[in-house]
Amino acid sequence: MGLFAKFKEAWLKPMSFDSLNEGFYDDLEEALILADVGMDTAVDAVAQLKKRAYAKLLTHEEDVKNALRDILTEKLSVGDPALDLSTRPSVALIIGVNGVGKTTSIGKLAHRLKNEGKKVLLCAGDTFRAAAADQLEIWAERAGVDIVRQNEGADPGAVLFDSLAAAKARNTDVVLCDTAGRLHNKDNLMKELAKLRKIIDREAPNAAKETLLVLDATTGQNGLIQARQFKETAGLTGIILTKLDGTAKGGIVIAIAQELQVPVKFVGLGEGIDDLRPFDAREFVNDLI
Ligand SMILES: Nc1nc2c(ncn2[C@@H]2O[C@H](COP(=O)(O)OP(=O)(O)OP(=O)(O)O)[C@@H](O)[C@H]2O)c(=O)[nH]1
Repeated sequence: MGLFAKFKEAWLKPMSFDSLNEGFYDDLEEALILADVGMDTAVDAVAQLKKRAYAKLLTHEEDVKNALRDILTEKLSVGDPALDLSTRPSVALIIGVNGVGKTTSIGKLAHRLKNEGKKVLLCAGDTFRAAAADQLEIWAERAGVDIVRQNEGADPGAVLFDSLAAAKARNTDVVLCDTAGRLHNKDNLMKELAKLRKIIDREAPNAAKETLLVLDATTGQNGLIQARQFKETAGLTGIILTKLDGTAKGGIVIAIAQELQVPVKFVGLGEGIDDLRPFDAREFVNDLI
C-alpha cells in the first residue's frame, strides 16, 4: 500500500485547510519511518512539509504529495550521481558487508559499462571467501570482460596491483575491484580497505577513483550504520542500493544522503545482468510515496 493510501479518508476533496491537523502529520511521519527513512529525517521532512503547506495554503491531496516529493528529492540531491570515469584507467572499489550484492552489482555494472563502449577489467579482491573469485569469473564471462584473479587466500593487495598493471598494459577504461565483505574481524576488514586505497593512490595516482558502498535495501536502518562506518574508514563516493525489487522501500538512503552527503549512483532491481539502473531521485521518491 502506498504511503498516502492510508490517509485517503483524511483527504477529503476539496480538503479544508483545517483537515491538515497534527494527527495527519503524525501519521505521515510514522509512515515515513515505516519506509525506513529514519526518525530524524522523517521528523525533519514533515516539519518542512508543514511549513510549506501553511505558507502555500496547500489544501489538495496532490499538492501536498508533490510538496513532500519535492522535499524528499531535495534531500536526496547531494553530490554527483554519475560515475567519474574521466581517466584511463578509472578505478572503482566496491565495498560492503557480505551478502549485500557486491559481486552481482559488479557483474551488472561491467555489463552496463561494456555496452557503453568501455573496456572493463574485474579485480577479484575478495580472496577471503571461498568461491568469491569463481563467482566473479562467471560474471566476467557473462559480461564479456577481463578478470584478474589469484588463488583463495592470496593477498588482495597483490591482486589489485596485478589488476592495475594489466589495466595499464591493456588500455583498460575501468577497473572494478571486488572486496571482501567479512574478514576475521571488522578492524581487519577496514585496514584492508585502507590498504587497497593506498595501492590505488600509489599505482594509479592520477586515476579517477570511486569507492562505492553496496547496501541491501532490505536491511533498513542498518544501512545508515554501515554507511557511517565505511565512510569513516574507506571514504565513499557513492552508494549502490540493491534488492529494491522486493518489498523494501529503501528510504534509508535519504537519511544517508542527509547525514553523510553521499549520493546514490545505482539501484539493483533483480538478480539478472540488466537489473541495474542509474539512480533517479524523483523516480525513487515517486515509488516511495
Ligand atoms: N532480488 C535481488 N537480489 C539481488 C540483487 N543484488 C544481488 N542479489 C542477490 O543477493 C545475493 C548475494 O549477492 P552477492 O553478489 O553474492 O553478494 P556479495 O555482497 O558479493 O556477497 P559476499 O561475496 O558474500 O560478500 C545473491 O543471491 C544475489 O543474486 C538485487 O538487486 N535484487
